[in-house]
Amino acid sequence: MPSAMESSNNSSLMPSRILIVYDATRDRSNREFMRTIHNIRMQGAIVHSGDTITVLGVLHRVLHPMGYQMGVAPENFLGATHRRAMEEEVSKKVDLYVGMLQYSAEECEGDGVDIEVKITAGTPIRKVVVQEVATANATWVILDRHLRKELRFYLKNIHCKVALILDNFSLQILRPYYIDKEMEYIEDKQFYSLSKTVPLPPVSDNENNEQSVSIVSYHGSMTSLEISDLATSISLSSFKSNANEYSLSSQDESGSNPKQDESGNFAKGEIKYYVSPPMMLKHRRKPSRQRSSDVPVLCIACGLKTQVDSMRYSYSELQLATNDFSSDNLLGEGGFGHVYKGKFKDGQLIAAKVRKEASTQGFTEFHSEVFVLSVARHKNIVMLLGYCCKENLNILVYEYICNKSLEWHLFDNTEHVLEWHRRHAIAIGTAKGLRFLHEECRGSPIIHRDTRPSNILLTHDFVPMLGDFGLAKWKTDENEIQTRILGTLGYLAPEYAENGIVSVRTDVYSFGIILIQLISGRKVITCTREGQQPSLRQWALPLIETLALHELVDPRLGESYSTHELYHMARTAYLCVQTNPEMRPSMAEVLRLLEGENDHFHQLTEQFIPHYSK
Ligand SMILES: Nc1ncnc2c1ncn2[C@@H]1O[C@H](COP(=O)(O)OP(=O)(O)OP(=O)(O)O)[C@@H](O)[C@H]1O
Repeated sequence: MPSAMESSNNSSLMPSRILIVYDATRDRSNREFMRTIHNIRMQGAIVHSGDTITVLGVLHRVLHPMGYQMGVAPENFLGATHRRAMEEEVSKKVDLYVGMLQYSAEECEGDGVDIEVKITAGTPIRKVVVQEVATANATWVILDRHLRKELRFYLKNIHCKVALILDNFSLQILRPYYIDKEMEYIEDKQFYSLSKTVPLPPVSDNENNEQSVSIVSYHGSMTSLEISDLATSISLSSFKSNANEYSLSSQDESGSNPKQDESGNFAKGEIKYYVSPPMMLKHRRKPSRQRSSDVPVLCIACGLKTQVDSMRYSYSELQLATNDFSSDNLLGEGGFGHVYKGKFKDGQLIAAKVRKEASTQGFTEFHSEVFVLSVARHKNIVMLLGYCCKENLNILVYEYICNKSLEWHLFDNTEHVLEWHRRHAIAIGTAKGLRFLHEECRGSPIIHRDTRPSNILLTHDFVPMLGDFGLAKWKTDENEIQTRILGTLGYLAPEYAENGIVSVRTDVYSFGIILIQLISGRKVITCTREGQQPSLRQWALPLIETLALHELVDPRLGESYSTHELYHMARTAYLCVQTNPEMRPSMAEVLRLLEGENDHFHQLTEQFIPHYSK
């Protein structure tokens, strides 16, 4: 029966420690660790964000310098050579485990969970385990299958939740609650331990990815020289900063207290333990990454997929992916930087945008932009996968979109005319992306500020993906923002072009211009020998007002368009490009207009008074 302790412990939001306990004298494999930790994560109820998993290996036998195995009973370690042999063996084991746990550490990092390795030399195992569980104040103890012969002892002497790793590395939950009873007294023993946090692969040259080497504990009081020697061989600074020192009185198996004598041998007396409390290991946290093996396909035609992954990339990772930003990989150069195609080791295709103006953009501003964009996840929005900061170089990493831009399909593709049904679907998809940014996404409204055909990328299914958020703004209050005028002529709403006033309605205006382009296949400004033609808007508005839509529509389409859809698109465009921003519909209204919802037409038609009916 669950006890009161269960609920009190479950309701706690404090990070907890999960101990996975192994007999470290046996050989272990990467696969074993990987599968076990994966199963623990999948179990759901055991490990949560902020927790630490400690992989505890209990070493009860080590190799004697003479080549034979010896038990790690204190009496075997009275001489310095013996003791060094044991320390070396423990240290080797720690490094071995750390190496084998790298993959799991990366996986767990996505859940906000750290992995730490602790090897404790001591015997008998069961007493070491019980003592370690108590010291760690663990919430769960997961026992390796080789420890099952002592299950009854563990269940009796450990008060936290207990599970067992089965032969296929799945978990058997033995006790999903705490037991609230007095433990039988088990005397403290003296063990030698060494711990290390499993480091992640380096993520950035400048950013901290501190490796925590945290604990050295020893039986017997060590001289300060010995402690620092031991710590220096690993990391003196982290030893100092992470270790809390506790003095305990302890006894050896015979009930006496060993203490080191002048010759360095152990004698009875005070024992110092250096124990790293759980909270002190919580100093290394990167933005969380999500992983899913079940990611949706982005383009059915070419099977393109995007694995949502790390938010921060190292420069070397991007160098590798883009063949050192080679010119062969250059997708193009926009106003804000060069864009390179790249491929990560796992096959994910990327577009890495190296921003020219990085040096003038503050780190905080860049970061806030990254965070704004990281919440803008929608099927019609190019996904920001991450970023990289190196000195004053800022790089944004987007998913690669496989079938060029709307600009290319509408104006540059001389072989194929973009068909009407595709144009209509692109209008709807883009409107959905903008509606999401303006109204639906977390932290909305986000104002794109540079919506135009070259920033609408397409998949092979002609699904439009709104990209290039270089100018996007997160509108934090209800007021319009006044800002530098950036963006592209021909798409800028008058209030923005003239006074720098940005609101969601400036995006609506740009979208209206795109609608006119989709209908007409014309560029925003056309220069002829005779000079500059009237702007697209100036040309189109009278045609829409007079309902001379056959003159508006792209002649390359011939008769292959839907009059009904053309009418809706033209009407919507007309409303979107109104000079007065108040008169423009919201993106939600735009969608209803495009999809021909009648109610909205009745309300908005009043504003749409064709010239001939005046
Ligand atoms: N995520 C992406 N996937 C595939 N190609 C991309 C991606 N992002 C940009 N590109 C391509 O890289 C090139 C440069 O893009 P970028 O957005 O920098 O330039 P632009 O839109 O032409 O100009 P500006 O930066 O002034 O808006 C374009 O050809 C664009 O289609």
